[in-house]
Amino acid sequence: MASSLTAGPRPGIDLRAYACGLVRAARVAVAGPMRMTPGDGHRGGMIEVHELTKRYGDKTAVDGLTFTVRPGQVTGFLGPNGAGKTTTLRMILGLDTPTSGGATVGGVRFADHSRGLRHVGALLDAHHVHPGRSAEAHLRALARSNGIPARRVGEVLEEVGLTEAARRRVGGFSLGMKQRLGIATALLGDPPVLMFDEPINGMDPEGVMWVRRLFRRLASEGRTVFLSSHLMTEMENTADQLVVIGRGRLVAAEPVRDFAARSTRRSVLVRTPQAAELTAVLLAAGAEVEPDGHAGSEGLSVTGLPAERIGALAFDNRVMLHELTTRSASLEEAFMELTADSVEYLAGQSR
Ligand SMILES: Nc1ncnc2c1ncn2[C@@H]1O[C@H](COP(=O)(O)OP(=O)(O)OP(=O)(O)O)[C@@H](O)[C@H]1O
Repeated sequence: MASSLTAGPRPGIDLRAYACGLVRAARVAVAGPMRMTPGDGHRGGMIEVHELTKRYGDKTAVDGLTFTVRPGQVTGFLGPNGAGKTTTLRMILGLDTPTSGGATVGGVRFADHSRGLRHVGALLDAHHVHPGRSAEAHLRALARSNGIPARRVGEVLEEVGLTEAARRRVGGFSLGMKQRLGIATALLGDPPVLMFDEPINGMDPEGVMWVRRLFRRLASEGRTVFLSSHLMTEMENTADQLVVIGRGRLVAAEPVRDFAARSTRRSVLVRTPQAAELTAVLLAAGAEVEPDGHAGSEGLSVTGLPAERIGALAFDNRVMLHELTTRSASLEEAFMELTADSVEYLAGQSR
């Protein structure tokens, strides 16, 4: 593991695209189909982040992060606003220099890939496309300057559903369409590693379904798919693995189901036509009881007592029950709970 990444442009990066502001961080792979054998594919696509740290003055944006992102899976990169996700992605891509630590893609620092653009496609900011250009012209320029065959432009436009809008100026695109164009840009070079920063932002429900299917397919082709979000719900149905950070620090790196299971909060949903009576009994037994809005006027959400004990107390007190269900916290709740101490801004107040 190299200890640091150096700043500045890398060999193989389209400097004109950078200079013109055509892309901020969408580094696309050079032409040719992805070549992945079972052996080198897994090596080629692994993202390894080691003790990665970034300080801006006395502000530590990323704090000793170590994690691995594997090929063949969708990995969600989750954290509240300001947690350090974008900064981390930028350091993996060599766009920012770490204060210490480092990151490699396929065992090599991104900067040291002799043909770096062949390896990683990334979308960091969908707005960074020249508004006066058409989607097609934008992609053509990138394809030309990166030695990618022109036919890829039509292929990726079709892939993201922008064929009809290909000749329209990007300035008139909705955010969802810009996201699609950013995804097309990342796919242009058919890279084995894909990184997206908040790709679902601004997409309508149909777009969200589409992008989920796309990410899953890209992962099933053996690619590494790493996407950031500040919303757990976005990852719940998309990701296999999670890397969760808060205030620049690692909170969890594990399969989605393990993350959900780690949540300590369990509650019991009780439905009873004698809600007031049962509430008094449960409070006296030391439970916490709240009305459960989703279960109507009969619904109570009880924490602090197991379902068996609640059932026994109801029986002893001649309270009729219509439902008694143990519930694990939702993934969103698990996420909120685990990152509660690391949220940078609460109700607009800096902590
Ligand atoms: N260039 C910079 N100079 C100073 N502080 C910065 C800079 N870039 C990021 N930061 C700070 O570093 C922290 C992490 O920011 P970052 O954008 O990486 O978070 P994020 O998890 O991507 O947040 P969001 O979900 O809101 O995009 C924030 O407190 C941010 O204000």
